[in-house]
Amino acid sequence: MSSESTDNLNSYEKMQEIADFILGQTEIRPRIGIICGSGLSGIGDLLSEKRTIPYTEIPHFPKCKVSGHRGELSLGLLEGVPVVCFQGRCHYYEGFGMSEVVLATRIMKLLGAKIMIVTNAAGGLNPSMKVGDMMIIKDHLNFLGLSGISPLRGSNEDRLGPRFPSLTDLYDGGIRQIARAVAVSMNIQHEVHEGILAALGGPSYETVAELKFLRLAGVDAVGMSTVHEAIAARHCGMLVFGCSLITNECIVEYGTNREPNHEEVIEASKNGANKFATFISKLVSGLRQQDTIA
Ligand SMILES: O=P(O)(O)O[C@@H]1C[C@H](O)[C@@H](CO)O1
Ligand code: HPA
Repeated sequence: MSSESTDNLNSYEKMQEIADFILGQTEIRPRIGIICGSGLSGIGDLLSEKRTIPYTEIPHFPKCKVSGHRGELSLGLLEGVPVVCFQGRCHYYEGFGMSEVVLATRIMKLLGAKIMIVTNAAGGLNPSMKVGDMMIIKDHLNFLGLSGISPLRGSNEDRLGPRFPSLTDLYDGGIRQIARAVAVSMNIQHEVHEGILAALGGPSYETVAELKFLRLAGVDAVGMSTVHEAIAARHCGMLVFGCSLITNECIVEYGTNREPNHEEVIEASKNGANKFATFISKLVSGLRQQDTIA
């Protein structure tokens, strides 16, 4: 299996080689890095002065294969701000090692990004959330991390960040405030929630008992990605904004004859993609106006 983990991308020199290759393809010097979740690659279509590079052309870059992920990155201007947009991510459940899962995050740092915007498709567990709503991530519960599966496991690369980083206020409060204001300006504040994302290993969806447990623990939405990238971004000193598109309602009762599936996730993200992309681009505009990316 070509996507099987080699987990050998912890080498700073290899990451620098990748970053140098990308910088050699464009004049754009990104201040913000964006990771697009399932079905959300359309954010990259909003870029002007765009240069797109398929992951297959980038040395050492892992090739993700999940449907809904394009497998390319685009550099360009979003609302006049230089950004790099990763249209496709590698998931741990695909067999990638953590150094591959967070490679895009570390590369955006080496490209010069100060802020990471990380997005995903997620199941809505809080009953107030409907399919098509968004959730600004306030904090996370990382079930892999709690058991020691971390992108920071292994010898620490001091050129990236410290051995023992704090994750307090991981999802930047100032950026969340700007995002809430954007929701009001778009008159979608009733569809934009703020809450706790639980990260599970996947690729199976959750059992009813697991979901009941997670709800008792204060979880609002569930996903299979994002938190590892957020940890790696904090480790290397970037500010983090996370946002989920709610693509399915979690099934919390037995015998309903309903069950989650990836086709439903992709369909819902297709339907919500335009609004989601507009929300993210207005957020980038807000960050520029507040000089957060200076
Ligand atoms: O890449 P994300 O986290 O958006 O993708 C979600 C999680 C699984 O890959 C898939 C489940 O339907 O969508
Ligand atoms: N559970 C976990 N991950 C997901 C879901 C879900 O219901 N929907 C999209 N990603």
